[in-house]
Amino acid sequence: MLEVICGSMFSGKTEELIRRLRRCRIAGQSVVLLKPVIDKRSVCEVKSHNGNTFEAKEISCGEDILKASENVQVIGIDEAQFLPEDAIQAIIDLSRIYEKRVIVSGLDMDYKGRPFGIMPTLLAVADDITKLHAVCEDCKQNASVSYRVTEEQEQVVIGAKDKYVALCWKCAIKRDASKLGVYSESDVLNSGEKI
Ligand SMILES: Nc1ncnc2c1ncn2[C@@H]1O[C@H](COP(=O)(O)OP(=O)(O)O)[C@@H](O)[C@H]1O
Ligand SMILES: Cc1cn([C@H]2C[C@H](O)[C@@H](COP(=O)(O)O)O2)c(=O)[nH]c1=O
Ligand SMILES: [Zn+2]
Repeated sequence: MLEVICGSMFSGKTEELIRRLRRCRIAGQSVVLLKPVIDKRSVCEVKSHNGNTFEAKEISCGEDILKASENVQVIGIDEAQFLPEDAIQAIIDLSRIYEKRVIVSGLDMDYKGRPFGIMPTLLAVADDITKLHAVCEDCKQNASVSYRVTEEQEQVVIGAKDKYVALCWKCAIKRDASKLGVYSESDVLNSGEKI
């Protein structure tokens, strides 16, 4: 069984992942939580934005995932958008061949609103999908965008409130449509008329 939890930053993905893993523990199942080595914000644990923690092992490829999942019934994976392509097959094998429960959490979109890393593929092959929303910092409606407040252009920039705010599409476009990837260049140039 492959479950995917997706959404913007601050939407509660990590909290939801930890909640599901804790329930498994209560049910007496063996559990492991894995996270990509790229995210150095917390070592040997996953930490949600509201301070919830769960012990975790660091992984960097599909082989690491398979190794860390031996003799475990339930595998949680956080920040899956940072994993390499070979993680896809490992995750599919764990859920379909080894018949384990795999719960993956990650950003569906990057700061420009583009599908992020292996997440679109995992969403396509998942048995169950949960899409969560944060609260838009500007209008307080549901937020889908992890809007980057710095000028950095790389797709991967580790950070939290220092670099990102959760916004709905309308408020993100209002702040600066040129930061988003959903418009063609000419649309961006004329975005003042659109808003
Ligand atoms: N704009 C926001 N919308 C919702 N929750 C927020 C927001 N900003 C901060 N938070 C906090 O973030 C928590 C969710 O954190 P977390 O599970 O780590 O999210 P994610 O993994 O999706 O980034 C919320 O319970 C809340 O305390
Ligand atoms: C949008 C976006 C985010 N990131 C980074 C920023 C954080 O380190 C993680 C997301 O963590 P969360 O638990 O989902 O809050 O991803 C990035 O590198 N690039 C982006 O475009
Ligand atoms: Zn808004």
